[in-house]
Amino acid sequence: MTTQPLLPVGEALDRLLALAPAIDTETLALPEAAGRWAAEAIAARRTQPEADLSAMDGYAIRYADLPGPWRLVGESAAGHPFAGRIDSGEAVRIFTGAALPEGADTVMVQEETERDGENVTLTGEGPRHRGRNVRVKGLDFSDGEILIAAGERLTPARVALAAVGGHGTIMVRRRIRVAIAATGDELVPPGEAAPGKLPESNGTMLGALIADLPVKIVNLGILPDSQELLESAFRQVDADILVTTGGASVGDHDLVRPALQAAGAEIDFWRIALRPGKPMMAGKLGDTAVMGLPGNPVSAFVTATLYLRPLIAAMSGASAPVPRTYLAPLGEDIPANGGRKDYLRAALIDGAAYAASIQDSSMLRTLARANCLILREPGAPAAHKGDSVEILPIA
Ligand SMILES: Nc1nc2c(c(=O)[nH]1)N[C@H]1C(S)=C(S)[C@@H](COP(=O)(O)OP(=O)(O)OC[C@H]3O[C@@H](n4cnc5c(N)ncnc54)[C@H](O)[C@@H]3O)O[C@H]1N2
Ligand code: MOO
Repeated sequence: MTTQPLLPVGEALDRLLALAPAIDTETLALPEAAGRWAAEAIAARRTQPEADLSAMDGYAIRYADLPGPWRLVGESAAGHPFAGRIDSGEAVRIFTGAALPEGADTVMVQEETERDGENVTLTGEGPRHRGRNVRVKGLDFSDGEILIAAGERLTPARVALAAVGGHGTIMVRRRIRVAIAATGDELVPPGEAAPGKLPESNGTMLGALIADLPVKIVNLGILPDSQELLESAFRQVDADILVTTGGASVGDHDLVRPALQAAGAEIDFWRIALRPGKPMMAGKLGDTAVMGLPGNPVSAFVTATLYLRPLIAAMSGASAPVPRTYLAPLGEDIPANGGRKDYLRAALIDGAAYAASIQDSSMLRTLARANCLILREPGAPAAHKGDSVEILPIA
């Protein structure tokens, strides 16, 4: 039928990312910004800690005064510093996070001391060096330093870092509106099985697969195998990304591509040297990036993992939108690969990767049992137990 060569997997990703529409920014309070990507570099607006602080509950002293004894002259608690300075032979009761009084340079932990009224004596080993149990000013960062680069994901640790760096809001890209449509006359909604009909599962799977990304999902439900009805549904789409599944191949009822074209879409590529996922297509419908994923559930999962998630991340401002892979030893032999890049459903068990024995792209139970994909380059020779292979963890 078609003699067009299949597009290499990496080239397809580059071309897809080039189809991404520009996404506006918004400024959000930190809890709402979590999970987004920083749209600009975030610099510290303060120094942390802002002064030398105690790391322990105990007594602030001068190291040179060891082994004591000391006379207690006051207290320094977090948020309530000691106002004066200490002289030789003097100690200040101090708590974790409290400012070290002027004149002090070391903190003795209270477990190694005894106190009788104003007298403090050392009972244990005592601090082993000057500065012991003190967090010096600027230990974590100084005012003006870049804490988070543009394009870094706002993980829980990074939103906390932004907060302690003096920020209450962060500029991020707005949520990506993703429309998801299943296609196929055989499909019925989950839970509504009927003879000769197949429960629709791709829409549910894709929604779950991108739920951790900053998206607004518009579920277009099940569209029929009718070019006119598909076309009119596509014309009405109001989203940043339109994702379809099914009808992507070469059969008489594979109408997604002609319907997209009839709706005014430009198809940038169709068919990738990928298994599973060969018939994937991508293009542009007005400003909307369009991805036509194959209907086979595992093919839809793999293409969404390799292409849809990175596209959403890139549109959200990620500087590293592509998931990273790892090396693992094979748990058993695998055969030579064919002409497409293969992503084998596999289980990583005790550090070794085991490919499932049947790799049919319809098999959801096999996919559900897998926790990684083994990547195989086109034409890769047979590989043996213990050989190092590239793997991509999957949820
Ligand atoms: N002559 C050829 N036939 C096929 C080729 C080819 O190159 N030449 N490619 C095969 C490959 S590879 C794939 S992948 C499939 C993909 O085809 P489509 O994208 O057109 O998918 P459908 O035919 O619509 O469906 C395939 C399969 O998946 C089931 N399906 C579809 N949608 C859903 C859904 N939302 N939830 C659950 N299951 C779904 C559908 O019932 C079919 O069983 O084409 C090969 N054929
Ligand atoms: O590419 Mo299909 O996705 O092999 O089953």
